[in-house]
This record gives sequence, structure tokens and C-alpha cells, in this order.
Amino acid sequence: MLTGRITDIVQKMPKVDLHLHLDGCVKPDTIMILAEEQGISLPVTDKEQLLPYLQVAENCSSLTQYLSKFDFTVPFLQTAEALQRVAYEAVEQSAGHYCKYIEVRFAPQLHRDKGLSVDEAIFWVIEGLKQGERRFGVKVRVIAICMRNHSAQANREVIEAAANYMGKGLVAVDLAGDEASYPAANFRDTFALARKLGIPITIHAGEAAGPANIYEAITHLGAVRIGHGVRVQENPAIMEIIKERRIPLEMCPVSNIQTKAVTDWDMYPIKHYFDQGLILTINTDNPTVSGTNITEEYKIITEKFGFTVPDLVTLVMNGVDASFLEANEKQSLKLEFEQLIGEL
Ligand SMILES: O=c1[nH]cnc2c1ncn2[C@H]1C[C@H](O)[C@@H](CO)O1
Ligand SMILES: [Zn+2]
Repeated sequence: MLTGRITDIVQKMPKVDLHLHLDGCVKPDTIMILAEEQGISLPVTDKEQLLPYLQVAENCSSLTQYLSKFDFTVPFLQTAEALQRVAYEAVEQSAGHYCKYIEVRFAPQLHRDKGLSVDEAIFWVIEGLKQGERRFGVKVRVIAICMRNHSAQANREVIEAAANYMGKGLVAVDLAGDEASYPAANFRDTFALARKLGIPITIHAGEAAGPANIYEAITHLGAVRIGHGVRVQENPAIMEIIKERRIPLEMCPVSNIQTKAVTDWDMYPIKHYFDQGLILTINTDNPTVSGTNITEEYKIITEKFGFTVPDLVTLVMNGVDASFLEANEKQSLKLEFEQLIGEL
């Protein structure tokens, strides 16, 4: 158990969340409302019963099983109103955990069943996020995701639309989905276009497949951050490159255990990576799907691995440093964090 003091610090500490999926943080209440509004019938009548449809079970055994939860939620997120609403609520939820900056990611191509264009999907998500930004005082940016199981053309559309929103709320592009079935090397052309258009890149890698994907992501796709990267230790040479180049890993502890990036908490290499000098950031991935929140993530790693308060501060500040904000914005955020941390 953590002492009261450290629990208090974990709670009140200003935080960032750099790896947060929009469709992974929809509240059960909101699904009930969206179902009613959109005339979609639900398999259950109250929100407690709804939770198992949205959240992975204790015995989740793979990333593909984990990803199946999104099949339930995504059909509710096909309109401008729904996207705007869940984006706003993502900010609200993060604000409740003292997040001062978040990067919300989503895959525009998953939200087009009712006729939205890629551009419109991005527009409405940014609208909701901006509304949340103003209301809750959290700085927010968006990351557009290309999906591994989508065509090169579909992913090209995402990159092209993302380019139009650079400087207008969007800061980067990503690749997500079934990593084991679709290696990073399949996406060289997609991310060559992102580089050509000057869009920063983060890539989910080393979660459901080995470090070769991490190597591919940083050397060929141009990733400057890695989503998860949990399995990098399987290749010490690649781990050395990640360390040498100071590539931040967006670790999402609860999700990483659920997807079986490692078998269990005893095998989770977070403290080892930290002690080795890798640049780690702590994030939620999918609060609803994983049944987590950012406070819980910090609590768990502190409890299980003995991170000290100065370690936690390092992890938080790593997040500020690794953000895709402009240099001057990052500098102001850093100062704000230093001040807030000093007051703890
Ligand atoms: O942890 C993840 N790994 C790979 N793909 C993921 C993860 N969490 C969510 N996704 C997928 C499922 C969502 O529908 C999609 C867009 O947010 O991204
Ligand atoms: Zn993710």
C-alpha cells in the first residue's frame, strides 16, 4: 500500500497523457445517451450491465481480443455531434485527474459510416476538444491515426487531411491496430508522405510484436516517439538505439498487461527501462476499455515498482518534454509544471 502522502502527491501532481484514444474513453453513460439519440438498440438496459461490452475482462489474452471492444463503441461515433461530444468529455475526464496537457488520438476513417469525410471527422473532434480546452483549462492537441488493416489509399487520405490541420490543433500522425498481422514495414509509403508534409510521427510498436517493428518505425517510418515499445528489451541492440537517440516510449501500464505485451506485472520492464535511462512517459491508452485513469496508472507503477516521488516527477516532465507542442508552448508548459510541482 502507498502511504497517504504519496497517494496525495500522485493525485494532485500535474500530469500529461500523450497516448489516449478517443474511442477508448467513451463513458457508459454517454453510450446510453448516444444510443437513445441515434435510435440504436442496446443489448442491456442499464449502464452497469453495459460495462462488460466496453471494457476488457480480467482474462484478456491478446491485443486482438482487446481491440474487439472497439467494435461495440465505434458505431456510436459516426456523427459530428457524437464526435464533438466524446472529444469534449475526454478533456473533462482528464481534467478530473489533474492533466494539464493531453494528446487525443483517433482514426478518422473509422468514423465515416454515416457520410462524414476524413476532414470533417477531424474538424468535429477538434471542435469538441477546443470546447473542452476552454471549459476545463486543459491544453489539448490531436493525433490522427492510420489503421494497420486499412488500405494504403485510406491511410493516405488521413495523412493528407492531417497536413491541413497542422498548426490548427493537430500535431502528429500514428499507426494503430493489429500489430502482429501487419508489420510496420508495410507502411513505408504512408509515412514517407507524412514526413514529406512535415507531420511528426509516433507509431504503436513493440506491443504485440517484437522490437523489429520498433526499429522499422524509427529508422524507416520516421517515428520520433513509440507507442508502448514494451518489447524493446527482446533486442538489446535496438534498446541501445532507443536509449542513444532518446526516443520517448509512451508506456500504458494497465493496457500493456491486458494486451499481454508481457505476461504479467512481474515481467513488466518499466523500472528496468527507467533505471537504464530510457525516456519513459506514462499514459492511459484507453481509460474505458482498460478500466483505468492516469492517476491509477501512476499509483500502480509506484505500488508495484517502488518509483519514488522524484522518479514520478521525472516521468511527468518526460511527458512534457516528449509532447508534440511547439518549442515555445512546451517551454511555458514546463514552467507551469515546475511551479505546480514546487507547490505540492
Ligand atoms: O494499444 C493499442 N494498440 C493498437 N491499436 C490500438 C490500441 N488501442 C486502441 N487501438 C486502436 C483501436 C481503435 O479503434 C483505434 C483508433 O483509436 O486504435
Ligand atoms: Zn494505443
